[in-house]
Amino acid sequence: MPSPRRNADGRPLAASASSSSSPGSPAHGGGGRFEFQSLLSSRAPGADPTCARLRASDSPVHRRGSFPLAGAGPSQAAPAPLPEEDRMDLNPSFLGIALRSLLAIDLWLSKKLGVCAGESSSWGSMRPLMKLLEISGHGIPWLLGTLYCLARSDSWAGREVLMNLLFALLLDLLLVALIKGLVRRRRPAHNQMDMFVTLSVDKYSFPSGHATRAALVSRFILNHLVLAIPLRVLVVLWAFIVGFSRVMLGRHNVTDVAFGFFLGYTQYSIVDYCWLSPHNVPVLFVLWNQQ
Ligand SMILES: CC(C)=CCC/C(C)=C/CC/C(C)=C/CC/C(C)=C/COP(=O)(O)O
Repeated sequence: MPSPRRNADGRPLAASASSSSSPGSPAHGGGGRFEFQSLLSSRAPGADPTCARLRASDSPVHRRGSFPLAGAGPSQAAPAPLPEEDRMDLNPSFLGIALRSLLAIDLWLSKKLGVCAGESSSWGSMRPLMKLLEISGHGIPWLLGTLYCLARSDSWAGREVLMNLLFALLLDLLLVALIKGLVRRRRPAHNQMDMFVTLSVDKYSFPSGHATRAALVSRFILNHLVLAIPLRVLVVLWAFIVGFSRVMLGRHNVTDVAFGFFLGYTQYSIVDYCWLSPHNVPVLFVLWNQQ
């Protein structure tokens, strides 16, 4: 015969936690409802979304008035199907697994590369240089610089190029804001939000607006300015360094920047396709001439 369980003094336990929940005991409460409800009430209201769901009036307990597992005989109705969000996907698609793995690698790599995320980070002393790169790819200097050059330009060819650069920058702001607002991916947890002049959607990180702008502007410059080879190499390098600095600063995950480069590159193709000129939008250039 098994000996009774004893406490620290060696005295037998009158009612242990395990025996108190045996069927028929007060804690079990006929069908287990008492124990189930005491479990629920031991949590702070709203502390756990799972609890919240169990407490809800449409939970199996409330609906049928008894704990669904204990004492459920064949006469009792089968448990109601779980809501969609509670079902476990036992057969995730290959695409789902691939995406989740990519996301995990992305988060891990981005955290590892975020070496300038704070002053106390391993490369924290490089932070001022990274912030300088941040300003070099910010929307405000590019917009103001383009407007200034447009106002000073005295050739038609120059104006046409600058008008299209302005259109490209505005299109970029619009598309990035739209995608950020739709995707709503939070910036990495290690990011310090100390960027200068941001829009409300800039609390989101996908895609990186700096990466789109760097790719767009560098492709624009390479196609419309006659530059010596070393300068062309510098322009491409600048774009890549701006993108990489976003991850080092902890502002973005790697996929935000990678997609940003892709988007910026594609945006240039759109701008090139819709190229504004006195031939297709004469009104724009006539208005400008009248000023
Ligand atoms: C001057 C003209 C013609 C129009 C102004 C349009 C406008 C709303 C400009 C806002 C520029 C601005 C504040 C851009 C935000 C740039 C930024 C902080 C992007 C975030 O980059 P990310 O790489 O961190 O995603």
